[in-house]
Amino acid sequence: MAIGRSPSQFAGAVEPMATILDKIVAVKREEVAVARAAVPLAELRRQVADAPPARGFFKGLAAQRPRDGGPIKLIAEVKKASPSAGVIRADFDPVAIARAYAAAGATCLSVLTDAPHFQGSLDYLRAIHSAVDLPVLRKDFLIDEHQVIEARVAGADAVLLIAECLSPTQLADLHGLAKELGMDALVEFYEPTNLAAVLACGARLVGVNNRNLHTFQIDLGHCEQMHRELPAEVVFVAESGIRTRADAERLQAAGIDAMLVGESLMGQADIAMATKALLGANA
Ligand SMILES: O=P(O)(O)OC[C@@H](O)[C@@H](O)c1c[nH]c2ccccc12
Repeated sequence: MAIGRSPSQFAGAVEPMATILDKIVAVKREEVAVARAAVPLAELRRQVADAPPARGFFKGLAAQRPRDGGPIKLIAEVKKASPSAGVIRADFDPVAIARAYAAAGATCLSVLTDAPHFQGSLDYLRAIHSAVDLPVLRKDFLIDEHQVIEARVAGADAVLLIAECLSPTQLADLHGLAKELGMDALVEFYEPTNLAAVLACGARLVGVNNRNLHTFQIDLGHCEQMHRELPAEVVFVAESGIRTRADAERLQAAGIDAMLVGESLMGQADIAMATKALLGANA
């Protein structure tokens, strides 16, 4: 229902201080209630045994880090639409896009599974996981254990946990659950005040969003600044608004391990070629 709205419609006449995140989380609570009624937690737990084994999402990103002279890695995102951009790619074949990313040298994939705001689906994740060998992240707004288990059952190798959507206790619990299920977790934050909770949950893979969720403005300087606050052993992902080879080189020079990129690649006619260009691999 919310697809294709302009950002201004999300600015919120009703709750001026609310961000898009608050609105999305309210919808998630309803989704979780429906999903729990359809498949009870105990039944979902039983289905984990039938899931394809998890691939190492963290492992690929932690190998040959820029600080040791390696290249910056790409987590390439399969995303049809977003609240900030509306529909990014009308002609959307998730498996073909994932194959193009893999052929062009992405290290991992991120698949949007949120339907109301991003036109995503868990079915896309299932299809991509069986068609492509790369590790796959479930990109959604996870607030409940049911969604984390559901991710593993669908084949996800990693889940996104957003500090701004969770209390420190929830963050630690869901992080522990992901590990228990054999998955990795990418723990994202935007607000510097959430850094302590991110470190306290035991995250080894941390992402900083460059997109301000109040204004939708991008500032790559934000992740550079937060990167300096994190211990060197944390594998660090710059998220959002990365468009050019120069952006990638700038992040690599800062010692940032990986970049999560969706929109600027999804909008290109030739996704494989654009991905190679971003990775500096065009011969
Ligand atoms: O499409 P972009 O600007 O390249 O950004 C990708 C990714 O960082 C962005 O989709 C994102 C970052 N954090 C999120 C949380 C939920 C949904 C989406 C996101």
